[in-house]
Amino acid sequence: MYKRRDYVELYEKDQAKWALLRNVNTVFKHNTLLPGDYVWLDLKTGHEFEVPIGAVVKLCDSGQIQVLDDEGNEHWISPQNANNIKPMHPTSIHGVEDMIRLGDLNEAGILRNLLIRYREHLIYTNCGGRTYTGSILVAVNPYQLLPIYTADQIRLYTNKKIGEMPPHIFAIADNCYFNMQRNNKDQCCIISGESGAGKTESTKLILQFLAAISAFGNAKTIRNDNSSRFGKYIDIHFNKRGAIEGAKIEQYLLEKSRVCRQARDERNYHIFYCMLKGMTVDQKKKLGLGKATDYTYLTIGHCTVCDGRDDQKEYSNIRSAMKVLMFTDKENWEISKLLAAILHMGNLSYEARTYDNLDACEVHRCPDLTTAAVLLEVDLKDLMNCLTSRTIITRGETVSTPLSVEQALDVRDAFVKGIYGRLFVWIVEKINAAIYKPPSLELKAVRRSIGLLDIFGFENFTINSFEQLCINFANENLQQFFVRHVFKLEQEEYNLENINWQHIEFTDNQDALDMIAIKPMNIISLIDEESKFPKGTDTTMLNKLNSQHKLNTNYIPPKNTYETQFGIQHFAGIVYYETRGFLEKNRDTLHGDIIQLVHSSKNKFIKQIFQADVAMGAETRKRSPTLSSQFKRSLELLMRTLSVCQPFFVRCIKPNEYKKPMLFDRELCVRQLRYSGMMETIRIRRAGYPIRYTFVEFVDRYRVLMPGVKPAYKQGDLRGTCQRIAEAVLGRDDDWQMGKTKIFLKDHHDMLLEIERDKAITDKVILIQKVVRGFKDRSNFLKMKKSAMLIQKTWRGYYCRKNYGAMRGGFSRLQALYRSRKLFVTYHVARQRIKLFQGRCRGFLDHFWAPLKSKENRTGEKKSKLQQEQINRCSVQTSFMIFSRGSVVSMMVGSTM
Ligand SMILES: Nc1ncnc2c1ncn2[C@@H]1O[C@H](COP(=O)(O)OP(=O)(O)OP(=O)(O)O)[C@@H](O)[C@H]1O
Repeated sequence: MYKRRDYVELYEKDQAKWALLRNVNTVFKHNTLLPGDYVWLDLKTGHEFEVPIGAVVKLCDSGQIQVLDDEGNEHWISPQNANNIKPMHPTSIHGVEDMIRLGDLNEAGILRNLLIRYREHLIYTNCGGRTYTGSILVAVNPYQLLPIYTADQIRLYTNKKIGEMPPHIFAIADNCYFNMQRNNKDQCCIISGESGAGKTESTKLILQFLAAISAFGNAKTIRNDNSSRFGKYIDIHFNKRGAIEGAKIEQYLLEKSRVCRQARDERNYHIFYCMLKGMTVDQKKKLGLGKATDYTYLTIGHCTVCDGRDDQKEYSNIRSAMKVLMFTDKENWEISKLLAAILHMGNLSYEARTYDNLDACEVHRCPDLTTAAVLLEVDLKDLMNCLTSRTIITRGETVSTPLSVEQALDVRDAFVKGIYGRLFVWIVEKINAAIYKPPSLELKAVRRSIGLLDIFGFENFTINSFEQLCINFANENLQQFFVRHVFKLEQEEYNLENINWQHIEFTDNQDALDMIAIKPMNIISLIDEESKFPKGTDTTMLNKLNSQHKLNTNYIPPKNTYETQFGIQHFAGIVYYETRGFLEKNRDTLHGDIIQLVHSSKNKFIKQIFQADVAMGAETRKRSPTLSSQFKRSLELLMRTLSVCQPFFVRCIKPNEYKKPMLFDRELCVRQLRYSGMMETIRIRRAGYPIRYTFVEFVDRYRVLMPGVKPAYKQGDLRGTCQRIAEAVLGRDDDWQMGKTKIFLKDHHDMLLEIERDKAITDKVILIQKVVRGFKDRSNFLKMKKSAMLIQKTWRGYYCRKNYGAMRGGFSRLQALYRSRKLFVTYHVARQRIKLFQGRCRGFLDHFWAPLKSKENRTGEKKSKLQQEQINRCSVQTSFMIFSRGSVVSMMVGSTM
């Protein structure tokens, strides 16, 4: 526990830490306040979306407490109002990356967490980290370009788990991809939020190639300068190796009415303004075009420019994107011709006439009319007739009736919307043809996908029409998908698996959805029915809606019989719909005369985009599905696609209505957080078990953590084994649970298990590497040793042999020398001796023979030869006898001979 002196010291050093400790130790334990404490201040204004605001205590020694709130406003709190302030949990002081870690788990806590992060340009916040039922990321629109989307950032987030790095849209993208590969399951990313909240930007950050399509489908609205006026589901296909193979775009309900009408300060579709700014003078001359202010369709909103948007530059971007998407020059020109024709048609002026007491009208002959006819390649007279009269077939007879000015304007607008709508569909198809690769027929070719859903946000304008009903219906569907995934399925599973679980309440929009489109006699089906009914009008439709739904709590009937609007309590608030024009918009059929006109056209392109209508007979056309039923069907298909994917949710939040950076409108944010069910989401995420594995999956994945555990298919008691592993790694008392077929874990358990698994696998890998490397190195070594020995042996043999020869020669020479030397010495000694002996002998003989000789001499000269020989022999024998031990005898004998 910190003492006051410690605080002072700490305050000097680290104010943030000081505040943190003060809050923990003092406020919570003693309920006293000191300057620097963080508190929640409840202003009690009674506003629907007002929540307590964060504040820091400035002074508190004068009886009153002075606080400075998050907005920079000072407040004095008197002791009577002491209840208006409450201590703030430390986690709310500096904020947390994952909102389930918030100590103050209430709207104020969530809002402040987003606010302080937003001020630090941390626009992304997790909500529940990595979960089984899909990660949720909250993204607050920064309305400025932040340096967080660089290539380096992409690299940083690649191959990282959610929670490992700070929250980011890239983490969602990367985890979508990782999950797709690991679980071999399609993924989807549902990006939701109000108009202008940043859905399209988020989508573009995941996918960059949307530039072309967004020019035809986006426009400036009061909420968003680049509002998508259509919904899209982009499915990116990956091959077995995880490489992008292609993609497909599904579009939903383009807001066609925008082509003819825009609210104040809003624009028509960007493409018109881009075209007028970006085309060359020559091209514009060929199409008879001028500047944006010359066209009625482009000036209804009294706004032809859009701040921060360079239409000229955008036009060249669009052209290059279209080139990439394989639009030919001819096709581009044909598109421009139709767009120009639309603008010219918008400038037509009508004059009221009366023929046979019938309201009629005439189109002024003007250059716009002629140019429109030229561009559409139709006969001028046919065009005029088509725009001012209607052919009716009664009792087999064809009758032409004139149209009043209002009717004629409606016909013209319907034609123009028909052209633009079909053109848009054609462009989407063309893009799909360029980016879509049909799946290979090979059985082995598995293809996985990641879908990105960027659908129009919830809308509530001053006047809402049929389009808003469809848009809000789509949003109800998405909210139900979210609710189902995050709350219903989750809690159902806990019950089914017998998990010890405290039910969490949530707002379910199923009732509203049932009323709009699911239950019999729902609003959409009633509108549809009335649209097909020949005498049906907007009023009869409203009456039917009233009588059918007036008792439904989600339906708000008109206050009196003159009122033409009804309300629906949507999950995001009440929206009142103006019913005038509902049926016409829903029918969305073009009159036979117009189809006939298109059929007569020489312009192949317009014929192509109207192909299906021309091919249909008049009767089939009448029975063709209405807009709402088409929309409902495509939404059902979308929901079916989403339901088989593992979802990720990106909840985009719009911080202010002024499209300004660093401006955080608390009430606006609370409203968005509240209706998106963020509060309950965090609560369920915190209490729940986001990670779950079947026993088989768990044993197979984590048996590596317990030596000796066999694979799941060899286990007799899977549940027991699973429990043993979990107890050993996570501890017996931690908050994980065993269900009937699955084990339920918290996020941190999964993290721990994964880390341990990584470690164990790394150890095993190192062991295998060690053994393999040892084996490899040993065998290499042995081989090298053997080779070295062979080389050594051969070399040594060779060397020794070579040495031996030389040595032998040397030795022989030495021997010879030695021997010769020895013999020489012996010989010399012997010779000396012999010489000595000879000398002696001779001396002796001389001495001995001298008397004999003289006797001989005396006896005569006739001494026989025999006698001489005897004398010699006697001399030799004597020598022999003396030297018979020496080997040199013979030599000596020889030498003496
Ligand atoms: N991450 C971001 N970084 C910078 N600016 C952003 C970001 N997200 C949104 N914005 C800004 O907010 C504007 C509106 O965003 P965006 O068009 O994505 O809204 P939206 O939710 O798709 O709206 P709508 O439903 O009307 O199409 C963008 O034009 C851009 O200026």
